[in-house]
Parts: sequence; C-alpha cells; structure tokens
Amino acid sequence: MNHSKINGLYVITDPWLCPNETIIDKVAAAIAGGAKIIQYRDKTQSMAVQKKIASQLSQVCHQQGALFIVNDSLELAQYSQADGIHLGKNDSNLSKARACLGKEAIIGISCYDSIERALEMQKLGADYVAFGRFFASQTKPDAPQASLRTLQNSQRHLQIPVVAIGGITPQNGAQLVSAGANSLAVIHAVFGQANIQESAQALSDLFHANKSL
Ligand SMILES: Cc1ncc(COP(=O)(O)OP(=O)(O)O)c(N)n1
Ligand SMILES: Cc1ncsc1CCOP(=O)(O)O
Ligand SMILES: [Mg+2]
Repeated sequence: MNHSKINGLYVITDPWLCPNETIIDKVAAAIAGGAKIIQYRDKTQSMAVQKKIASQLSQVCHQQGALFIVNDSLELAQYSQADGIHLGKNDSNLSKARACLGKEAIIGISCYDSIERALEMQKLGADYVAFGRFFASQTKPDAPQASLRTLQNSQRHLQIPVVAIGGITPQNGAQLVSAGANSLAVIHAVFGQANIQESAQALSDLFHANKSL
C-alpha cells in the first residue's frame, strides 16, 4: 500500500446524520470540499441494507478519486469492493483481515492512546493507525481519551501514517496536524453541519495551512 494515500481529511458517515436517502449526496459534498478518505460506519442497519449503500458509496468515491473504507465488517468490505477496512480492539484481527482482503487492501487499526499497540500493529502490517478521541465527541462520548503527547511520540516511533479522531473541528484540528497527524477523521464537524461542502473545506484547509508554515 502507498502510505501517502492516507493524508488529509477523512470523513466517517453516521446513520443518524447521513440517512440512506441522502448519504450519497452528503458524501459527494464532503468530497467536493476536499475529503480524501470516506469511511462507511453504520452499526444500526441490516447487512443487506449496508451492502446496498456501501456498494453505491464505493462507486461514488472511486469516480471522485476518494478512498473508500468500511468500518468493522470484512464481509461488507469484500462485497462493496472497498479499498480497505478500519478495525478496533473488538473487531476482527489484522492477520485475518489481511488474509481475507489481500495485500493491497488498506487496513487501519484503532490504537486509542497506546503507542505500544501502534508499534505492534505496525509490525503486523497495518497500513495506518488511529489515535483518539482527542476532544469531547458527541458521536462517541465514551471513547477513550488520547493525549497530544501520544501523537507527538508517534512521529518518532512510527513509519506508517497516523490518523487522529474524536471531536475534531476546524478550530481545534490544527494542533493535531502540527503534532504529527497525517489525517483527521471527522463525523459531526462535517455531517452534522448545515453546509457539508464548506465544513469539509474548512477542515481540508488545515492541511494546506500546515504546509506553508
Ligand atoms: C479512522 C477511525 N479511527 C477510529 C475508529 C474507531 O474504531 P473502533 O475503536 O473499532 O470503534 P467503532 O468505530 O467501531 O465504534 C474508526 N472507526 N475510524
Ligand atoms: C468512532 C470514534 N472513535 C473515537 S471518537 C469517534 C467518533 C468521532 O466522531 P466526531 O468527529 O463526531 O467526534
Ligand atoms: Mg470497530
């Protein structure tokens, strides 16, 4: 996998903020605003419905040049021809996912606030790791807290890209990019806003602003 693909704004869908009738248009607006990676995350609907939506999203993302990642489900990632999968500590393990999806698949792993877990996952062949949540999250308030120090340390210890997640907004995101996040993963600050394209653009701009420092 080309590590430079994991860069910039990473948006994650939410079943309440992105109902089936509008999810395609909302994702297209996020891509128009600069989102580079889209994750389909839905723990509420049947697998049959998720397969239909994920297949449509996969097509749209590929037409628009964005990466399409599925949360949690190997079956769904395979079925929808996703570029990869995101797995946490309660999901399938990395070796099983690699065997199932192949060497080109992007496999991202949640590491919460643990550099040790990130190092282990890097060794096992993860394509990126995610730390967070960094700020209060309306979407997942009970997610474990991560510190800025972890992100700074990750720069010294990890060769694979690092994604930051949790309560990220255009106002608080710059410090995470400066601390070493290659990508910012966001739900509410994009899909919970009235203007999705402009909200995505404000977060995408954080990456360009950082380059000129
Ligand atoms: C990019 C990204 N980072 C972290 C997560 C959280 O994954 P996980 O810990 O498995 O929790 P759920 O999302 O499954 O509730 C993620 N999905 N994406
Ligand atoms: C899935 C997940 N894992 C840690 S925080 C989080 C939710 C992120 O959503 P938001 O950007 O709305 O805080
Ligand atoms: Mg999960």
